[in-house]
Amino acid sequence: MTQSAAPITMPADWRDFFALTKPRVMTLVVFTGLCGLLAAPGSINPVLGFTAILCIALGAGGAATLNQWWEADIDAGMKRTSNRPLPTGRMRREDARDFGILLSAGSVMVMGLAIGWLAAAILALSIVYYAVVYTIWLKPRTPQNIVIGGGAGAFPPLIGWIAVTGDITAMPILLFAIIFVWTPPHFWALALFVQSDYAKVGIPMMPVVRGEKSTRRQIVAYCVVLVPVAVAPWAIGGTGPVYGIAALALTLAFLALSLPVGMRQAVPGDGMRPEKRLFAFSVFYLFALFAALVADRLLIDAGVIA
Ligand code: HEM
Ligand SMILES: CC(C)=CCC/C(C)=C/CC/C(C)=C/COP(=O)(O)OP(=O)(O)O
Repeated sequence: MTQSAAPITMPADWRDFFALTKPRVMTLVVFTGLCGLLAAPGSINPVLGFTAILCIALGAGGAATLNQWWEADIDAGMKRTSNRPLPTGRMRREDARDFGILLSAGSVMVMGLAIGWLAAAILALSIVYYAVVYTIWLKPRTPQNIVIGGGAGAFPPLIGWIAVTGDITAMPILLFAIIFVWTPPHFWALALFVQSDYAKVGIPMMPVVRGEKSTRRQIVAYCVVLVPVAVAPWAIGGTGPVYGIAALALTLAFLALSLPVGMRQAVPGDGMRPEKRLFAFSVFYLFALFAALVADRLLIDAGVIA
C-alpha cells in the first residue's frame, strides 16, 4: 500500500462520536418512539417521558455505533459509507466500541431504574437485535437479513407505549408490525440503486442475490401487505377515524409509488427515479403515519372526535 492511501486526516472530535449514532436515521426512530408514548392510553410524568425517549435515542445510537465498530472494513469498501469516522481513520476502533457499550448499557440501566424493567428489557433486546443478530449474524449471511433484522427498528414505538402503560397489548404489537412490514420496501428501494456497492463488499442484499426482478416484486408485495396492517389499529378500535383515513391514504400512496418500481426493468445510468422517489416517500410515510396516530389521540382526548 502506498503512503497516499493512509486515511488518517484529523483527530476524532464530538462530531465523529455524534456521527456514529447515525443521527439522521435515528430521528425517525426517536419520533416513532415518542409517538408510541404520546398515543398510549394514560399519561406519564413529562420528565419521565423525556427520560424514556432519551434512553431510546441513546440505546439506538449505541447500537448504531457498535454496528459501525463491527463493520468498519465493510464500510470502507462502499462509497456511501466510506466517509464514516472509522473507515476514514479519524477514530480508533476501541473508542467506538467503548462509546457504543457505554451508550447501550447506560440507556438500558437508566430506562430500568427510571421507567421500568419491561421497557428496559425490550430496549436491551432491540440493541442486541440490531448490533448482534442483524449486524453480525444475519447481514453477511442471508438476503432475508433486513426482513428478519427489521424487527430491531420496529421496537421503539412499543417501548414508548410500554413506558406509559407497563404492559403489552394489541395496539403496540400492531405499531411494531407496521414498521416491520414497512422496512423491506424502505430498504430495498435504496438497495436497488446502491446494489453494486453491496456486491463489491460481499453483502448478500436481495437485489444482489435474488436479482432485481424478484426484489421489485417483493417490494410491491410488502406494500400490499402494509395496507391492512397499517389500517388495523383503526379496524380493531384502537384509534379514531383521523388515523384510519390517514393510514389508508398514505399506504395506498406508498403502494401506488411502489408499482412503477415493481413493474420496470431499470437500465444502468437511467437515474433510478422511481426507486429514489419510493425511498424518500418511505421516510415521509412513517413520519406522517405516526404523526396521524398522535393527532388522532389528541383529537379524541379533546372531544373533537369520538
Ligand atoms: C434493517 C432495517 C433497515 C435498514 C437496513 C436500513 C437502511 C438504511 C440505509 C442504508 C439508509 C441510507 C442512509 C444512511 O445510511 O444514513 C437509510 C436511511 C434512513 N432510514 Fe433506514 N434502514 C432500516 C430501518 C429503518 C428504520 C426501522 C427506521 C426508522 C424507524 C429507518 C429510518 C431511516 C431514515 C429516517 C433514513 C433517512 C436518513 C437520511 O435522511 O439520510 N430505517 N436506512
Ligand atoms: C432502539 C434501537 C436499538 C433501535 C434500532 C434502530 C434501527 C433503526 C435499526 C434498524 C437497522 C438500521 C438502521 C440499519 C441500517 O442498516 P445498516 O446498519 O446495515 O446500514 P449501513 O449499510 O448504512 O451500515
